[in-house]
Amino acid sequence: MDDILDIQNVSKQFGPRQALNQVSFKLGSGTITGLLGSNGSGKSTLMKLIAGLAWPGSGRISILGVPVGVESKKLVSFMPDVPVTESWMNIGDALRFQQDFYPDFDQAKALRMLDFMKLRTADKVRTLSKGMNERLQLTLALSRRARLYLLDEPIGGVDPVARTKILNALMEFYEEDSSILLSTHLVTDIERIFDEVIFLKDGEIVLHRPVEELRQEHGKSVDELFREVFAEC
Ligand SMILES: Nc1ncnc2c1ncn2[C@@H]1O[C@H](COP(=O)(O)OP(=O)(O)OP(=O)(O)O)[C@@H](O)[C@H]1O
Repeated sequence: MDDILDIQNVSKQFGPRQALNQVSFKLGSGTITGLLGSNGSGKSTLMKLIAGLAWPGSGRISILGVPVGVESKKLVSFMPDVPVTESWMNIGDALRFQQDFYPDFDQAKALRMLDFMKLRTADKVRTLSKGMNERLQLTLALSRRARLYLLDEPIGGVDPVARTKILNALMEFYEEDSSILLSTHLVTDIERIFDEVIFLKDGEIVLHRPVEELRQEHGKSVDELFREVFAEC
């Protein structure tokens, strides 16, 4: 299995605050990995470093052997935890904007995803509900032909029906030669889609295992384990 992502001894500090401490892991292709941690555990910081939007204090990150920089950005599609669209846009504008910005944007896939998500190109971005907006942001991120998708809290704050729809879309439109790293602290609803999970606690990895192994070994769901590990957070 080829490594899509390779992270070696990455640390990041904000003033006195150690946001990430000696983080190392690899992700193979064809995997959906949950990056799980409580508030402030360092999930968004790690995603930004992988996306090349911030720099680590120390350590190395590469995507398919390419060190993070201008070239690696062509391999990575990032859905940040804040919308990438502007309020004046309609959904059609958002698609055109994304296509201008990213040559690998697959317009036909985006239109199929919009249909699945029950969104229309004429819809105004400012009139979308939070759940609808998250469906749009996911459509924009997954419609790039990237090798690594970084999805920062794609189901944060949406109702269970919208969550199911978003997760179904992920499974339906995910390309098997790529990998997804998805951060969340809403473990119950989402654990069914993970192949592997990483628990990040106070900026350190405390567990990185295939989900099936965990279930067999501990006889517990990922959510139950998560609650044990993060009980005091
Ligand atoms: N730009 C910044 N300046 C200063 N401190 C920061 C900055 N970004 C993050 N931090 C700090 O780094 C730590 C990790 O933050 P991060 O946003 O990565 O956590 P998170 O796991 O994504 O949290 P959440 O689940 O609440 O989104 C926190 O203590 C946060 O306050």
